[in-house]
Amino acid sequence: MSLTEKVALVTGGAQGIGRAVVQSLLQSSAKVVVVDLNKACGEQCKAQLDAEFGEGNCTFIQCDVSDGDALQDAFQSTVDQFGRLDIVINNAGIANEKNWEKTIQVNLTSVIKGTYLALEHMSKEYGKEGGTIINVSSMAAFLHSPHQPVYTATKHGVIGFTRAMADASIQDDYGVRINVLCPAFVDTPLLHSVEDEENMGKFVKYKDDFKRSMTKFGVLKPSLIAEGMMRLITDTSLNGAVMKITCSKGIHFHTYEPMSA
Ligand SMILES: NC(=O)C1=CN([C@@H]2O[C@H](COP(=O)(O)OP(=O)(O)OC[C@H]3O[C@@H](n4cnc5c(N)ncnc54)[C@H](O)[C@@H]3O)[C@@H](O)[C@H]2O)C=CC1
Ligand SMILES: CC/C=C\C[C@H](O)[C@H](O)/C=C/C=C/C=C\C=C\C(=O)C/C=C\CCC(=O)O
Repeated sequence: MSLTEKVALVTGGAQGIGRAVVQSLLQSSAKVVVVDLNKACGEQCKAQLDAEFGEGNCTFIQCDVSDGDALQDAFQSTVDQFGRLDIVINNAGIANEKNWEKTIQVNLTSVIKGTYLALEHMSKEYGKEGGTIINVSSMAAFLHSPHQPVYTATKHGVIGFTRAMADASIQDDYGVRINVLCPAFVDTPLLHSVEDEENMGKFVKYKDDFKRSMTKFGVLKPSLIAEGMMRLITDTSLNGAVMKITCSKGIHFHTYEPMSA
């Protein structure tokens, strides 16, 4: 499906899952803004994507998503440069149990802020044309591990926030679909930080159990996560959906009991 004329903003897009998603969006002819903290990685990513897709299709903005004003500026620069915004992927995430406050800021607070900024630029409430938001959670929200308690809490939070906002979008006719993606283990630099005491603090002692889970469940390639992401972006029937991606079941959806008193 062509996304010609569509403009996407991807946080944490310079490497790992975000980078694979940026690649897929460019392959579908979207314009893409990569928002990432890592300047060197972001500049290298942009240079490689310019070489592959031609200049003018991809921009890199260095930004710490946990700095609310900087994130606001990144959204505004996107609209100033490309004239519109249609797709927002709140993907940037860290796994730091030692500096757990930072983990909450990046993984949860910034996803909430990124969702509100996306709505300001896309929602019919603000006179805009609509769009789609995907917030990245994790299978850790369903199968927790003592190795990463605060990370797990943030990923639960992303699901709850996203589903509630998706309901608000329907009820108040924002014209914006809001969905959540929960990958299992994916082969990215983040996953390799599992053994790092600097990140995991005292919970590093559970690393062998965590690695056994990786062996048991398998490790996915970022390209499969990008495939799931493209489905969430293009399937206009989806709102409030919780997509899971695992080695055993591939791309599938979590189902919830209907709410009852
Ligand atoms: N790799 C895995 O096994 C899984 C990852 N996830 C989630 O997927 C998302 C992406 O993770 P990966 O690609 O694996 O990680 P990664 O570490 O490979 O890439 C994350 C990117 O986010 C950027 N970033 C980090 N903090 C930032 C900040 N404050 N502001 C702006 N950019 C920042 C990094 O510079 C990096 O480019 C995260 O939300 C993660 O929690 C979910 C399930 C599994
Ligand atoms: C230091 C580690 C850093 C962070 C990244 C995290 O590891 C990542 O976000 C965590 C992933 C956790 C995955 C946990 C479980 C995976 C389960 C499966 O793959 C399959 C199990 C059941 C499938 C059931 C279903 O799909 O409904």
